[in-house]
Amino acid sequence: MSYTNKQVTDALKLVKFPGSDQDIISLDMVRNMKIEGKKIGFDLVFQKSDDPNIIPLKKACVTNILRFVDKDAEIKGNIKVKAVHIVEAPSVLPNVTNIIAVASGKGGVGKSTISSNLAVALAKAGKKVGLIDADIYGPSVPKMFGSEDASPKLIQIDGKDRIEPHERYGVKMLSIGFFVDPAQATVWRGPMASNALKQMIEEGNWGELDFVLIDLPPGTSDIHLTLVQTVPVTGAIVVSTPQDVALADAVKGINMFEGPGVNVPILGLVENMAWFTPAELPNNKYYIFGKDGCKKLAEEKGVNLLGQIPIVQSIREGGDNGAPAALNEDSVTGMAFADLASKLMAAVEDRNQSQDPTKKVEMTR
Ligand SMILES: Nc1ncnc2c1ncn2[C@@H]1O[C@H](COP(=O)(O)OP(=O)(O)OP(=O)(O)O)[C@@H](O)[C@H]1O
Repeated sequence: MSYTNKQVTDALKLVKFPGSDQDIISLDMVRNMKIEGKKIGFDLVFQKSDDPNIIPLKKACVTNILRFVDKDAEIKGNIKVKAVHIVEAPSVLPNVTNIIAVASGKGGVGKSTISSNLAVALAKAGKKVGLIDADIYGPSVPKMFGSEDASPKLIQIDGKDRIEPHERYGVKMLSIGFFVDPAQATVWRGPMASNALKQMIEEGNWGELDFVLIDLPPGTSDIHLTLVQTVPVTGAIVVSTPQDVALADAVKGINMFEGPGVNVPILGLVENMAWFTPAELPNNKYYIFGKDGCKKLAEEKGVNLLGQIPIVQSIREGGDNGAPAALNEDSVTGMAFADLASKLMAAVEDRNQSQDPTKKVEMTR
């Protein structure tokens, strides 16, 4: 026999936060509850790691569970205290209006292709745009912009070293690929990769920008955490193919951004490789990776579908030749990226009007 979630929640509802008439359940301090047989465990989340109420509240939780659920319940040692310390006052990128994370659950779904083309399409729409390639496992932005040989200069501003971003097609960019041999990038794990991202953000001479897009590695990693701890991210875009295995990973990405302690709004999903139309059969659509997978996921999760981009030879060629397809505004693909950019701008505007600015997050345990 196992206790129910309700039994435990009811017992914890009787624990009031000192000095307040609210209980720890209403204050959303109890998370990740796990009940297995007699074993009960959960996270008790505080705003600060030095909150003086940590010990008394932990004790009160144990007492109430033993008293109101079962005196034999195994609760001692199973409450994990966590602290979410939200730091105000963003001091980096003060002149950048919107910081957009571009993420994907699975690798190879076209995240860098979408980031590069979106950056170009936003620039074509008259916006000041920056692009940071933080994809440590495959920094492909330099190749997609034909800028593999660029080596951004170090300049001094007010006595501080600054990295001058490389500029191409109206987009200012920095990539991990500018600083390491792409063939060796995979050895840049953990702290080194996180430091590289921090440096590109904090030391880049970005100036005034309407948007900076940050092309993240696939999956969820320390780099994602570094990002939300370094700057207040306005919102995230999740790129996926319509295939089930890719969608399952996209959900993990959505949950990470929307999760407690991160709270970065999802601006929308982009379905890439949505279908294929052969040149000789222009009216046929072949749904190679399945049909409308992202569209359905967006409906399910209540988030925007920003666009569906088909598999097009010129998109792949543009990536390989260093000239993103979005440069060609009159082509069908150019128009698709222009539409994606305008949907993104609308989603950002909507987000900025309806929600408070994101706060930079510092997580401590
Ligand atoms: N819509 C598309 N049509 C044709 N080719 C595409 C399309 N999207 C991406 N590609 C191609 O698929 C390959 C993978 O794309 P890309 O490098 O953008 O993926 P990614 O998700 O960023 O990968 P990574 O796992 O390295 O982060 C590239 O060769 C790219 O040109």
